[in-house]
Amino acid sequence: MILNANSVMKISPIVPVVVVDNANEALDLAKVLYEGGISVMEITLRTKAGLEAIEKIANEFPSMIVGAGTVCDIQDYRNAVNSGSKFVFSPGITMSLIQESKNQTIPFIPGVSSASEIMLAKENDLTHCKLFPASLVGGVDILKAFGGPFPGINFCPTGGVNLNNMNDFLALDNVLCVGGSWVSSSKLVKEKKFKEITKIVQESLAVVLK
Ligand SMILES: O=C(O)C(=O)C[C@H](O)[C@H](O)COP(=O)(O)O
Repeated sequence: MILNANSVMKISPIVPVVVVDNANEALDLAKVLYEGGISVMEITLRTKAGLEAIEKIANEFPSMIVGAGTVCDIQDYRNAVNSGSKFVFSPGITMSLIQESKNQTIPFIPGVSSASEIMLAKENDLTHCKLFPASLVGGVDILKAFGGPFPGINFCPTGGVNLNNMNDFLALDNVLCVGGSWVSSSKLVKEKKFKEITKIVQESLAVVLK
């Protein structure tokens, strides 16, 4: 099944952003997140294990909708597709990524942090964006301001989002979900503290808006 950006961003109000060093650990984490109630995850391509982790989860645990993050160029995009990613998140937006997304079937969710970048996304029919790095570029206030000129644009704020501020973002009409590493920190994954991760997931889902 091919999802569009809107359906990806509506799977869960919280999209865990995961940096992994080991594909098997990533598979274990996918199961823990899923059992805790989150069935979407973004695995960043910042580490060598990222693509292998995506492939493993896509093949061995397809209930988890897994996508790639830190997709910065066309090669990353193609590698993500070939590994079985169901979506692509980028910290930014470039013409070459936009062009590539037109040749690919999985949705591209670009990162934006300014009005001009949103306008570039809009010109190319991209109505779903990551706001990155959300807390540094203006957080809730900038999203409220973007709501005026860009009522049709939906955001996934990421970068500096955590349990304490996620609902400030999720309360906004133009926010469908938030992304963040707080639910699955690489430290906890590396130490295999999966019970602790389950606890954080459950605590977060218990209070989350949306
Ligand atoms: O690599 C990407 O594609 C990114 O967009 C960056 C990550 O989403 C943020 O680094 C997560 O931010 P924290 O939750 O503050 O750790």
